[in-house]
Amino acid sequence: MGAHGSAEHRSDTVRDREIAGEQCHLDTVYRRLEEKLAEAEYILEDAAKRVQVGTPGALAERDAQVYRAGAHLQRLNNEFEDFLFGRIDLQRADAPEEHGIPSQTPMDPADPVVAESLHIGRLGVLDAEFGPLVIDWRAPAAAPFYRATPLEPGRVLRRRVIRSKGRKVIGVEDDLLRPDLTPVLGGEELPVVGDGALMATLGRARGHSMRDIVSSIQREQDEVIRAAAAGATLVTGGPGTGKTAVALHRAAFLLYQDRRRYAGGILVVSPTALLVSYTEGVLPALGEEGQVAIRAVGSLVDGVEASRYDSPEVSRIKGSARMVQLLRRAARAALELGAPTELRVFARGRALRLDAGRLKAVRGNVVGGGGTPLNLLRPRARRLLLDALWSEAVRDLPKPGTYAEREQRQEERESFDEYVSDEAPFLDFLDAWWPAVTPRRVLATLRQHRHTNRIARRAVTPEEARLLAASWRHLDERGAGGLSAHDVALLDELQVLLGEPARSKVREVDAVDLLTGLDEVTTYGERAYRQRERERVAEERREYAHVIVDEAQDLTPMQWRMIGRRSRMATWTIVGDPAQSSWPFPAEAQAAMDEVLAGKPRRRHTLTVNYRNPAEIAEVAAKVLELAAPGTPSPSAVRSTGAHPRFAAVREPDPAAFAAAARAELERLLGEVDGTVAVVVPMDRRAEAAGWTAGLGERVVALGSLEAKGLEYDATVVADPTGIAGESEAGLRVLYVALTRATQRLTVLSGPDDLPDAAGVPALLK
Ligand SMILES: Nc1ncnc2c1ncn2[C@@H]1O[C@H](COP(=O)(O)OP(=O)(O)OP(=O)(O)O)[C@@H](O)[C@H]1O
Repeated sequence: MGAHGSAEHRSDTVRDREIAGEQCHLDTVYRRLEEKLAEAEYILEDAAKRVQVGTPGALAERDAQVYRAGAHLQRLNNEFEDFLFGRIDLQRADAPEEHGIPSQTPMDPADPVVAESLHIGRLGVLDAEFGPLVIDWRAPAAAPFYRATPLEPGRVLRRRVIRSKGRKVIGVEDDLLRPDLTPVLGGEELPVVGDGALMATLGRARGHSMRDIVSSIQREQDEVIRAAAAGATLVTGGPGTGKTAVALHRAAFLLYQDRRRYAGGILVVSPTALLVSYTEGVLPALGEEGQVAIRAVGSLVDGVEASRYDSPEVSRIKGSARMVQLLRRAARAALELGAPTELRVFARGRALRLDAGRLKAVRGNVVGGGGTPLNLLRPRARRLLLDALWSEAVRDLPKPGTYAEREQRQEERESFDEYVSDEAPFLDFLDAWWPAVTPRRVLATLRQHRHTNRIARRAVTPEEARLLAASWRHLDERGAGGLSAHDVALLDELQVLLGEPARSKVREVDAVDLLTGLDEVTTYGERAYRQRERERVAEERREYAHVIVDEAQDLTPMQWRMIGRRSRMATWTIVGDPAQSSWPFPAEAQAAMDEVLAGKPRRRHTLTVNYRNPAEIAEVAAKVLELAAPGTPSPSAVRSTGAHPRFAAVREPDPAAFAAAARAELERLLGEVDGTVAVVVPMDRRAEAAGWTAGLGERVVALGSLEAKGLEYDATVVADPTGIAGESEAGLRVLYVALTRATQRLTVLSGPDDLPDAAGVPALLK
């Protein structure tokens, strides 16, 4: 034991010495941070004391300084976990930097001396002489920390991950990137401590919120994070390859690179509100509080929050681009619903009347070739009604012959318009005949199956019309009531078709009339007015500079259209995995995406390593992948735990027995892992599953299959796999999602429909 013991002892002292060295550096960093904090506070106070005098230029300068100091203070005050997390020891450079990134050119093996050591952290910190104490992880100089591999080490001799708690360094983990050399630092051999930081991170218990991965971003991920912003960056990769993590780190990177452009201008679209709350903490941990809008696809329309799920049959109709046609007709029909069929006014000493046929013709003229939002056509409706009434009024009169007669007729016309358009019968008629229509009101009209079927024509089949109507039956006549994420995209589409309703019913002269007079059919003024109106509506709907789509494989054509409307000027990062798609028509979604990206240059990346699931779980998932998306390669699992998934079964069709089995599994798993446990069930068994978890505490959640998207847990029970696979056309892909949520343990619990064979494996998973 002697020799072994002393070797261990020696390595312990080396470790302690290395930790002490890093502690010393961290202390210096914190001292410097405190100085900077004091400085920022001083600048703020000083600025506040100074009176508002000085040249505009000096004031602007001061304001800018105050702003920077304030922002800086806020970031410094953020108590970061692992503020300083990395270090690279580099060989002397013999080649100039490439695009601002230190050269990756291999070095001269004859010169294994560490020429410089760089510390990497969440923010950059300079010492009093402007020397770098810590380099921001997003800076080009930090790239080799993530890019260097033993095959392509570049200048990196050693990479070190530093773990700390508060202000105390508790560990270091090194990778020697040039085992072929004996690198030297300060005249001594470069010590190498620990056995890899990545594995330690991956094995940690999960909580209910996602952690950042700054200290262990891998090379293929780093390439995505730092990819140029222009055009569209498309990233695919299997479950657990870090797509979500990478997408969020990319947002932080873009902010670092061009804050002026991206602050407040990045939108991250997530499939569910659950995934939004799971990922919300990552950007603040990276020092980017409140700079990025992370929204669920069901919350993209202001003031609306999706709270319902549609059945798969209904989802596939609502998500389809066929809905555009249906909604166009629905909007038009909503306008006409209950419209009066006769207009009577008294003017020029007699009753004037427009009958149903006449009104129909006028309506057709108002809409013209279509295209203009219906609510914006109201001024035109008013004008064309007056035209029609006027021709009634002068029907029996001879046409004016002379110039003077024409002048006279024109004057009469003007006073006719003025008089009629102030009369209550006319105003009441206009309100009823061309009412302001809201998107929700239109949806509400589609509750009536007969109505929906009537306007559907070839857009949807009668059966589809029935399903749609049934899905909206709970709405009231104004459209109030819970909506699904699919409905939200429909509301957004309707908003475009309808335009903003006129603000109020104030009965004054229309802006259009002021601009144009009443005599031309369509005037420049009117077009300009409509144009401004359209721009106003568009402005109210935010435009983003960069849009990041997570789980892009699930977006329906209608959702792509909705996101596209917010991103006309944007550059894109789109991450997804077709094999996990719950949308049944990938080609249609692809076409919708192509339309949104409209010729933007695309750069493609593939992530290949599964950091979430141990090999034992990945292996089971791969079998379902082969059924769900034959030929799709499985990402390779980066670690294994030795714990194989368990297959349990309930043989009787007895809900109570199934519940007892599920609960027993959950309790067992709670004992086996330190973190979170989830049970995933078919969507229509969610209420049942909620009962199984009652009283088991906060570590346990019950999820419907579609709710599990993007989330992860230490252990999962996938209950009723056959039920999940049979839920929809995309069921097998949804099951693949469910099977890939666990970081440690998986139990598959099947019912009598899918009993396991002698080896305990249900047929579906063989
Ligand atoms: N380089 C890394 N270092 C440490 N952990 C990582 C790394 N990359 C990914 N992970 C971890 O792996 C897990 C999976 O990552 P993430 O959720 O981003 O994957 P995903 O590709 O979005 O998965 P899915 O397609 O299933 O939604 C997370 O816990 C993440 O923190």
